[in-house]
Amino acid sequence: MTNTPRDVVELWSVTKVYGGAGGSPVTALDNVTAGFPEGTFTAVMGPSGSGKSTLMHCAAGLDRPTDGKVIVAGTDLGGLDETALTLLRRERVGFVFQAFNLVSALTAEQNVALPLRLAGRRPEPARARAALAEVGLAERAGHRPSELSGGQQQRVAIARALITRPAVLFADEPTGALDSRTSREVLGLLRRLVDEHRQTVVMVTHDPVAAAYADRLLLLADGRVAGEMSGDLDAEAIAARLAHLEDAC
Ligand SMILES: Nc1ncnc2c1ncn2[C@@H]1O[C@H](COP(=O)(O)OP(=O)(O)OP(=O)(O)O)[C@@H](O)[C@H]1O
Repeated sequence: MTNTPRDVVELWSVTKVYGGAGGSPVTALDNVTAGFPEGTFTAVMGPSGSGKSTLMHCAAGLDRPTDGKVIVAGTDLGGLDETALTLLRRERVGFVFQAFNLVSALTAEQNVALPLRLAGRRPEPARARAALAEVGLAERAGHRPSELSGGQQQRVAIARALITRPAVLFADEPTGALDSRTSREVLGLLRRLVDEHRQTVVMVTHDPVAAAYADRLLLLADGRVAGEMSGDLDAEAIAARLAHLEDAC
């Protein structure tokens, strides 16, 4: 019998409708059911406006669906009030964005330790330094963001996202602001976190080369799941599939 990994994030018939009262409503997600298995790397792609960011925001508890159910690490987000949802996001979910969102006045080590301080925990410099070492930046702990390259800043942001040992790491265009060599470094790091630490990663991207680092590709179109690819993902095949979807839109 094969041992199928459990889904760390589950979306059950998730629909998200924006607006309504004033303007005409927009259905950003339309009855989406998807699971993100533990220790896997999923890329989410689709034409502009297909619902990628909305899916990520609903899956991460940053936004609430209009209908359907989101379960993160076994907890149904629909049953949580705002305080409990904030706590779950802080403890169980990590975020990495295109604009690294580091605090410019703080050193790399202080940026990495920030989620622990925000959670009211005692600062643990050794833990922050270990997280920086994990992303290959042990030597840069005392540097401020302006003294680091874009790729290094993104690696600090990844270390910061992982300091709480989240069940899932969401990355929204993490290489959008990086050149191709630095992008490869950051993507290689995400890949290694999945392979060596069984980290679950969900990444929204427009770049087929970035998506090829994932184990699985979830394709969206018009707010619906339009297909999946898995196995040995190839950037050219991904680009072709995406072009086909865009033509159909
Ligand atoms: N706050 C909002 N209010 C109204 N409509 C919204 C809001 N956020 C998103 N939408 C609409 O929902 C749809 C899906 O948007 P979303 O940002 O999820 O798509 P996306 O695939 O991430 O797009 P892109 O690749 O351009 O970033 C779009 O039609 C968008 O205009």
